[in-house]
Amino acid sequence: SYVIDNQALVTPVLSQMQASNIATTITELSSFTNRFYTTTGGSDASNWLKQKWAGMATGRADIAVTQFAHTGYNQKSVILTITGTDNPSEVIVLGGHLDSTIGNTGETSRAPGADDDASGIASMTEVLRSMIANGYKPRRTIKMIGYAAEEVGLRGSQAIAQNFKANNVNVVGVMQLDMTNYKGSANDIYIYTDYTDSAQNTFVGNLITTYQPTLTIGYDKCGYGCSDHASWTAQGYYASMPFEASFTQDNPYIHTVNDTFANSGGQANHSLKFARLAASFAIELGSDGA
Ligand SMILES: N[C@H](Cc1ccc(I)cc1)C(=O)NO
Ligand SMILES: [Zn+2]
Ligand SMILES: [Zn+2]
Repeated sequence: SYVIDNQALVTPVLSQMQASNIATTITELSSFTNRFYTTTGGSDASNWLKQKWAGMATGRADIAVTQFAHTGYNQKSVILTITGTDNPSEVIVLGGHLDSTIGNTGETSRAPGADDDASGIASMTEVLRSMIANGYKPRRTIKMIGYAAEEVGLRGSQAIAQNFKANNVNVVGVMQLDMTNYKGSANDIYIYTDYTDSAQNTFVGNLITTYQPTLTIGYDKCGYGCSDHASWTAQGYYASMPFEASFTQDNPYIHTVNDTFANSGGQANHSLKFARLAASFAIELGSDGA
């Protein structure tokens, strides 16, 4: 339910999360020449993330990391699963996309994609690290997904959301993290209201006011399916997308060689807000029994 009643489990995980760890992951991911869905870098980045997450999960028998192969291109999506203790059939999804682009992206094209979307992957990774450090075990299942091929039409998330629907996976909530580190606007977190679920968006706002009360909230619309949340909504699942800025003030460097960590401020303080929001979302929902 959307009742916020797991403070004892959420607060310690949030307090341990650090911007410096998010910065490290953004730097690592944006150091691949590019992460385009058809290049060597795109495949290498997928394999790198699988190994990173698997290494972090060492010793946790309830955590598995797999790759989801897509037809027509080599880049695989990465799926980390924390199997729930006593309510595992109900699933929470945190997502971000692995790929990067500068438009027509070839093998040697430089597409760092630091904000779009290394920042989202890095935010999720810090959620994982802190959950493990705190020995947090969810009752429901939590999945963290690095989608392939978002930039070319939400293709990775579309395939995964369709697969989950076809297999009747009971996903109770999805949060998309795409572009979390460029503070382009006055408010801290912008909740996007199109191609998302309004009741879940209200819950997301309440999570921010409860766990990060100093942050301010804005609302906006993309006007189209602007990231992977739209793939889940299309399948009838509840999705939300908290975003870095208002629609007209998003990171102007995206999809260029200049989407660098330095051009996002050289620190990950903005991303930390989204990482903490994602952690509170996953733990509040993940700690509910059947
Ligand atoms: N289309 C999105 C970028 C994007 C998403 C939301 C907003 I507001 C502005 C821009 C993209 O490139 N995702 O990878
Ligand atoms: Zn993009
Ligand atoms: Zn993106």
